[in-house]
Amino acid sequence: MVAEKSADSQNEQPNDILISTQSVVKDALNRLGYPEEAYELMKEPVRMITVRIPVRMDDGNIKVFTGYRAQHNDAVGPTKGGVRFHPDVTEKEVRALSIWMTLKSGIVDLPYGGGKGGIVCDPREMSFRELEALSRGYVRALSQVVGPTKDIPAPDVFTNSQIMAWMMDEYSRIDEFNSPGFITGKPIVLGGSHGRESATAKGVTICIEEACKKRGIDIQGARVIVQGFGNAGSFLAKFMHDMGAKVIAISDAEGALHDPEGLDIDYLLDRRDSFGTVTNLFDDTISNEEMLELDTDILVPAAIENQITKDNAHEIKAEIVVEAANGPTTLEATEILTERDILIVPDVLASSGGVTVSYFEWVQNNQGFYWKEEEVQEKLREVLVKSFNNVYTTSQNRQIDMRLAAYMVGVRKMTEAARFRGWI
Ligand SMILES: NC(=O)C1=CN([C@@H]2O[C@H](COP(=O)(O)OP(=O)(O)OC[C@H]3O[C@@H](n4cnc5c(N)ncnc54)[C@H](O)[C@@H]3O)[C@@H](O)[C@H]2O)C=CC1
Ligand SMILES: O=C(O)CCC(=O)C(=O)O
Repeated sequence: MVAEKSADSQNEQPNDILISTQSVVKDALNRLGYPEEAYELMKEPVRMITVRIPVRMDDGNIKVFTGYRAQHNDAVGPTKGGVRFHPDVTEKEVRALSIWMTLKSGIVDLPYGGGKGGIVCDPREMSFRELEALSRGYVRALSQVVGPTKDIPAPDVFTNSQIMAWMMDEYSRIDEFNSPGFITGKPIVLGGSHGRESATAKGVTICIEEACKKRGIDIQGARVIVQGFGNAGSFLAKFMHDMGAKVIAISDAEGALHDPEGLDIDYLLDRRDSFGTVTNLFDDTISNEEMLELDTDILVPAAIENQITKDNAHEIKAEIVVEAANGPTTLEATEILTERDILIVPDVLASSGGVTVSYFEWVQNNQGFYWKEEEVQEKLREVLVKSFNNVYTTSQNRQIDMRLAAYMVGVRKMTEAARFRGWI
């Protein structure tokens, strides 16, 4: 008799991020000696919500958008994670992204579980008014299940502080209470934190510094490639440039720019649009695929998933790959890069600066007392240096790659919390 496929494997794709996340979670829990029940609880979000959001478009027609919110696990505390607006958003992707948020909060030791949301839309083709209506509609549709002590959204791909402001305003109206702690990544005047906008890139920078120390690379003069020139990628390119590194290539969804002598990052920052696109202003571009294979010391994927796969992993020349994006390297590629002695600093560690400063923002909102930029930066550095070294030491002691080590560190807090609650 032929065995029936499981619900998961029916939809399995070669680079399926949910399946690969589940397999590393399972491995991590096994190595820590947790029972099968822990995996059963961890492998999927405890709550997955699909909403339909009608929006009157500028041409007078109504368009109905699909949105998702995954609440992975609330054993530790409220769920937390960004909302992305992108045409390729899928339910499965949001489920995987919510698991990664639980791992990130575990790694940097925040009192949260993971959450993630997304709306299938292309904000690059929508007006300001349409985007506002969509953002408010998403909050109305979810208002019963989100909130400052339940599930706290934040920015992600193609969402920003303006969208967070509309969402916060909508939630506050429904709640009849000014609720800045409902969402993070807000403008400073609405209770946003200093340092949140650049926090993801700052966390990545700290991870690069620590990884360079381990590999004996001097950042001064080191060659860096950054894929993606949005929130994470553009600040990162700027920080690397200001530290004396040579940013030899950057890219966006349209293509890539390359100059072996180093790009003029300040000029590119000045010219990019609000969606992180700048390469369309130049004739002399290369493709994202070509860029990833260029000779470099440090490669930072800071755009989307599945960029380094088994098909190009053998061609990657970097000595260190630091994942600012969520899920840019497949598991097969992770194995190939590790065999080639390329150090991969995984997404769940490298990109955790964003949620760390989001937590600081939420703490400031709850206490109603706000910190100076230096205080935020100091606390962020302390958290990231400690977390990097915790994961690195685990990987060295157990002779495993940093992704599996990060998962081992990340799953522990949620699993212990679920045990104390009597859930497993
Ligand atoms: N914004 C944040 O606080 C955090 C973001 N991340 C992750 O970082 C990555 C980037 O997010 P953000 O910078 O916030 O988004 P963003 O919307 O600000 O920028 C996205 C960038 O990626 C580029 N891009 C889009 N599709 C692409 C493609 N097919 N090929 C190459 N480039 C492409 C865009 O042109 C843009 O430059 C995502 O994986 C996100 O989940 C992770 C942690 C926190
Ligand atoms: O700032 C946050 O709460 C979450 C950021 C996020 O979505 C991520 O780290 O992927």
